[in-house]
Amino acid sequence: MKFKSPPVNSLSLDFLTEFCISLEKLENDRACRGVILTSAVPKIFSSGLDITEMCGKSTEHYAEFWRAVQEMWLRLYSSNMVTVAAVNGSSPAGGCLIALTCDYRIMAENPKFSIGLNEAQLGIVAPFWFKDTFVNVVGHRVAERSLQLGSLHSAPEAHRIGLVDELVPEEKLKDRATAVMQQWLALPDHARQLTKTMMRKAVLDRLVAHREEDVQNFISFISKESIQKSLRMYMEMLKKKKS
Ligand SMILES: CC/C=C\C/C=C\C/C=C\CC/C=C/CC(=O)SCCNC(=O)CCNC(=O)[C@H](O)C(C)(C)COP(=O)(O)OP(=O)(O)OC[C@H]1O[C@@H](n2cnc3c(N)ncnc32)[C@H](O)[C@@H]1OP(=O)(O)O
Repeated sequence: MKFKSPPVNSLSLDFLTEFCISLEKLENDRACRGVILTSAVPKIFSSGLDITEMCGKSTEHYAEFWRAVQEMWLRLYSSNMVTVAAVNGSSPAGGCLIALTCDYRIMAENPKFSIGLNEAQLGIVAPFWFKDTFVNVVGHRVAERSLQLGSLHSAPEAHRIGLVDELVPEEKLKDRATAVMQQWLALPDHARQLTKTMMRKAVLDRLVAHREEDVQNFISFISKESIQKSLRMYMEMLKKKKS
């Protein structure tokens, strides 16, 4: 599955809706046992959640948007398919979450590409299920430091801390992702799927049990004037960076 939402593959409500529909189609296709996620946009895997969806909108919109973010994560983290992220560009915040949610991550070894949960840098907080997914990949200590600092890690650093499983030259990313997929698909599906469920169930169940509470937390947090101001300033900073 190739993300193609220029300029930076931001995770808008439309993007998330289409992503879930595509994933569901593949999930229901008995001939499809695995999916490789990558980007058709040069140098960017995904810029994370679309900040404009979280700025100056109604409470109803925030609820709809957040439910779509939850849905994307629940579907991908619980997928029966083998999921491989071929990270061919930068991947902050929600983009990093997508990669973390897969079974295996391969990143292009370009030191200019960065990845991480940088929410703290925007003055916002990664929700508990972003944090849980991160902890399950890199461990508690690395996750705690990285989350508090809102670190964006260069590709070599991301590999060193275990955020990505391997680095390959950009031109070899597709072939390597295909080889990894074949390796994972060589196992019987039922054994792999049951093992995946066993490893992820507690974290999935936690969001399922607190889904509506999480939506309300998001709304009250994002609606605060101080948070709205931080997001506006961050967007302005992104725009100024260009000029
Ligand atoms: C106690 C707490 C209790 C409860 C908490 C409850 C809930 C939690 C609450 C909130 C959590 C919300 C979680 C959010 C997670 C996220 O994903 S936030 C998004 C974070 N993303 C980023 O920080 C990335 C920002 N972008 C960049 O760094 C760069 O754009 C990037 C490196 C991706 C690409 O750089 P470059 O190629 O130079 O492109 P530009 O910077 O020029 O960007 C091109 C245009 O795209 C616009 N843009 C970039 N990123 C976004 C984005 N994420 N959303 C919307 N728009 C984006 C950028 O402004 C440019 O627009 P322009 O062309 O100027 O119009």
